[in-house]
Amino acid sequence: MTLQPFLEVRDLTIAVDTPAGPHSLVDGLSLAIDSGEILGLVGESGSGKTLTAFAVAGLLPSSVRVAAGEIIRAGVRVDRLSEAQGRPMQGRDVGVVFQDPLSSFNPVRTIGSILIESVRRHQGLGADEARARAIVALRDMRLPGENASIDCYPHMLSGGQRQRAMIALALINQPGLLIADEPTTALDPTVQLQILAVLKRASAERACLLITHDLGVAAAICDRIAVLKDGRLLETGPTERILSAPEHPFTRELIDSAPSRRSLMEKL
Ligand SMILES: Nc1ncnc2c1ncn2[C@@H]1O[C@H](COP(=O)(O)OP(=O)(O)OP(=O)(O)O)[C@@H](O)[C@H]1O
Repeated sequence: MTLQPFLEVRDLTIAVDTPAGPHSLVDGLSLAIDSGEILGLVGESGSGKTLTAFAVAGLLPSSVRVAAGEIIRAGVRVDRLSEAQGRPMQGRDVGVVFQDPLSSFNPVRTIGSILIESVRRHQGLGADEARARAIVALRDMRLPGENASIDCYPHMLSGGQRQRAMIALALINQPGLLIADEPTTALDPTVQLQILAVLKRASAERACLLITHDLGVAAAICDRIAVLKDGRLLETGPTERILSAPEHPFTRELIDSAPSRRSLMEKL
C-alpha cells in the first residue's frame, strides 16, 4: 500500500471573473507534498504563488475562485468545503507564515495573547495551560527572556524574532502542513539563514510548502522544487535535478539570477 501525500493539489485552476468572462490566474497546477518534505514553489512576481498558497490554506479572497481541480489535505477534499465547514480546520491543519510579521500581528496585542487565543480555540485548553503551551512554543523558537517574550508587543521584537514568533503561532496547534510565503524576504541575510534553519527543523514532522521568488532560498532547504510561470507549472523535480539539469530555459534564468544560492547552501 502506498501512503497518500499529506497535500495533493490536482489540476488546480484559480480564476477571476471579468466582464469578458473568467480569466485563469493559476492554470491546471498539480503538486503533492509528503509529511517530512519541503516543496519550494518558485516563480517571479505575479506567477500565482500566493494564490496557490491561499487556495491550499482555504484563504482565497472572495474576488477569485477555484474554478477547477481538487485540493486534498490529510485525505480530505477541502476545496469544496463551505467557510463554516473549513474554518475550524484552519490553524489546526495548516499553519501559515507570511513575509511581514509586523503587519500580520495585531500591534496592540501581546504576542502571547495571540498564541493563547489560537491554542484555546483549537485545542480547548484553559487559560493557564494555554499560556504554558504558548511559552513552550515561543521557547522552541528561541525567543529570549524567562518567559520567551510572551508578554512583548510585536514592535518590541526584532524582525527575526517577530518571524520566529509567527512561526511559533503557525505551529502551535501542530498542523500537518506549514505554508511559508516569502518568510525571509524582509530579513537581512544572517537572520534569513536562521529562519530557514528553523523552517527546516519544523518540516521534519510535517509537510511544508515554501513560496519564494528566490531559487537560492528554495535550493537551500527544499527537497523538491516546482517552478511556476504565468500561473502554469513549468517543471517539478528534486532540488538537485532542477539545479543541475533544468528542463526549461526559464528555470535556467532563475538559477542564473540566484546569487544567494551557493552562500546559503554552504552556511546551512
Ligand atoms: N484578489 C485578486 N483579484 C484579481 N486578481 C488577483 C487577485 N490576487 C492576485 N491576483 C492576480 O493573480 C496573479 C497571481 O498573483 P499572486 O499574488 O498569486 O502572485 P505571486 O506569484 O505570489 O506574486 P508576488 O511574489 O508578487 O506576491 C497576479 O497577476 C495578480 O495580479
